[in-house]
Amino acid sequence: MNALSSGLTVTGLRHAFGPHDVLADISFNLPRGRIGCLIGPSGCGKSTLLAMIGALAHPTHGHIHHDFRHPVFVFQDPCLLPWRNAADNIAFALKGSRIERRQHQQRACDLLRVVGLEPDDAGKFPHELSGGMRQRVALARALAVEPDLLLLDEPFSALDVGLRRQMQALVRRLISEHGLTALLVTHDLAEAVRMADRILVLTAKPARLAAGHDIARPFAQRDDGFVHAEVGRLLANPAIAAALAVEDMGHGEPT
Ligand SMILES: Nc1ncnc2c1ncn2[C@@H]1O[C@H](COP(=O)(O)OP(=O)(O)OP(=O)(O)O)[C@@H](O)[C@H]1O
Repeated sequence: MNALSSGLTVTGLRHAFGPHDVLADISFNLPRGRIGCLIGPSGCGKSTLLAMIGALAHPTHGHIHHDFRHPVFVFQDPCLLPWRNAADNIAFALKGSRIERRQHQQRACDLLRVVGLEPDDAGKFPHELSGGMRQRVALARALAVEPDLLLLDEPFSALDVGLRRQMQALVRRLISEHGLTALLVTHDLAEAVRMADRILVLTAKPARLAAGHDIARPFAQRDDGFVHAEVGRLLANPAIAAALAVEDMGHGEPT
């Protein structure tokens, strides 16, 4: 196995939409089994970069190398089919999988339990579920395809602080239990500190990597005090403060 085959490596990535440069020169790596967080100002190109890593779009220049077989996206909008109940939304994702058709409902119900939903929720339609429950169904649907790379584009940003904390803990647990690698886009430095092994801070468009920062502390030990202190330490770095325009970030309730 060579050095490039043990996770995700992005090298010299540049991209322009027509005459508009979006990504200037992005290089980083994320080892297998780790959680990376991409953070940067609105419109700097985070979603574009994530789409390229998931092969939904192709860069103008540079390379993306990884050895993941099943990347899967989870977006801020859970994108559930409104005419299918929760279990059927997941069963739909199982079509074409190695799981036999007659086992799809059972597998869907198992996955709903994995993400913390009750057996009764399986028959509910998206409009009968709360925002947090819909996002849990979207996560269960993502797990249905047995991914090895989770590409998470602000999946918690529409949720209130309490729900967001629950979902962060759930996603971290799933990543650990299923041996996944994840790249999470967020606007929230506290969320990045809570979730990431490696934080990648992007500048405003055209985005460059302003800083990369590894957090070694185990997730279970990242309490509010640690998160506050680590956010403060990061913002004391002028390159990070400038990239994130700190006057908008605040030091409020960590999420
Ligand atoms: N398909 C496209 N065609 C043209 N321009 C695009 C396209 N997709 C994105 N852009 C532009 O590229 C830039 C980066 O967009 P992108 O959505 O990647 O940013 P972002 O950092 O994820 O933003 P946000 O944090 O607000 O979600 C923006 O100026 C956007 O308007």
